[in-house]
Amino acid sequence: MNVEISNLSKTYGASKALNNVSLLFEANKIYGLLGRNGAGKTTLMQILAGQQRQSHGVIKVGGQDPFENGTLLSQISLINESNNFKNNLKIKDVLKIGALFYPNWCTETADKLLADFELDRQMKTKKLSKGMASALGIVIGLASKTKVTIFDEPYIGLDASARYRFYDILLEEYQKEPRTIILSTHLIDEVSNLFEEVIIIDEGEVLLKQNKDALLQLSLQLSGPTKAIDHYTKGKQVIHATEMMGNKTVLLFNDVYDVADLRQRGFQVEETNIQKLMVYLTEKKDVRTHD
Ligand SMILES: Nc1ncnc2c1ncn2[C@@H]1O[C@H](COP(=O)(O)OP(=O)(O)OP(=O)(O)O)[C@@H](O)[C@H]1O
Repeated sequence: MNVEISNLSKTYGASKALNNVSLLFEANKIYGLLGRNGAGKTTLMQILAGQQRQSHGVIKVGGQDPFENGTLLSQISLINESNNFKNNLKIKDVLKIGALFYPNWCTETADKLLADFELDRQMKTKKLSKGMASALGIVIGLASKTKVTIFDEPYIGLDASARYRFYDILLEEYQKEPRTIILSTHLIDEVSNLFEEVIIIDEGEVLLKQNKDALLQLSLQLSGPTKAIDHYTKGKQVIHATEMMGNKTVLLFNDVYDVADLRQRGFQVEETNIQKLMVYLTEKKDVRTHD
């Protein structure tokens, strides 16, 4: 299911959480939605999942507006850190509700994931630890088999091994049954190998939307004698630089690089990663890249 967003804005009183955002999420791809604290990611995901109304602009999920659209909302799930299961229900009751709400609910998947996360279906949800509540949220998000599945930092409280289990399971489920997955995270290094597409939101605006591999090709880390580096990088886009004892390391962006030539010139060349790009690009404001 495609998600098309055109000129979307959201204001809270005088503050603008989203400003004129236009984006296309294509069906059956995994998107990494990244940005600093307060960038507007959660607001965007909530509007996408029909939990909030935009102030301006248009959002179409599979061609329809999700807000107060019950039929469509049974095809969209948003799992976030504040999954609130603090009530008298048992895990098995929560799963029954999921099965009633989501038409594509898969009991087999739910049972398998419960076992993977070592959750006891008889357990009362108010007794769940933070990590267990996150795991239950993940079970619901994946067993719902919704066409659009959104995870807004779903792993709060999950230890490293449970988080890696989540990443493996997510990929396995996606490969078995592709769907549009939007994953927002601050643990970019851990998750970025799952992304096909990367979107960076900065101060309520789309800073960048790119295929992940293409994005990595656009960037390179280069080290060498300061003079030589300064000479080579003249006129190029340097998004980060550090200098120590006559040597400089720079992160270059938005260019095509001849790695063999750079090595021949005596520079040390290293690949970069999505986390560094997110951090340094959101420090600078002169980049707008759209594919
Ligand atoms: N209910 C609200 N009332 C007022 N302002 C809000 C509300 N929700 C969000 N905001 C503001 O909107 C902006 C975007 O917030 P949002 O939660 O969407 O960011 P985020 O990218 O998800 O941040 P984080 O990574 O910290 O979760 C922030 O300035 C925030 O203070």
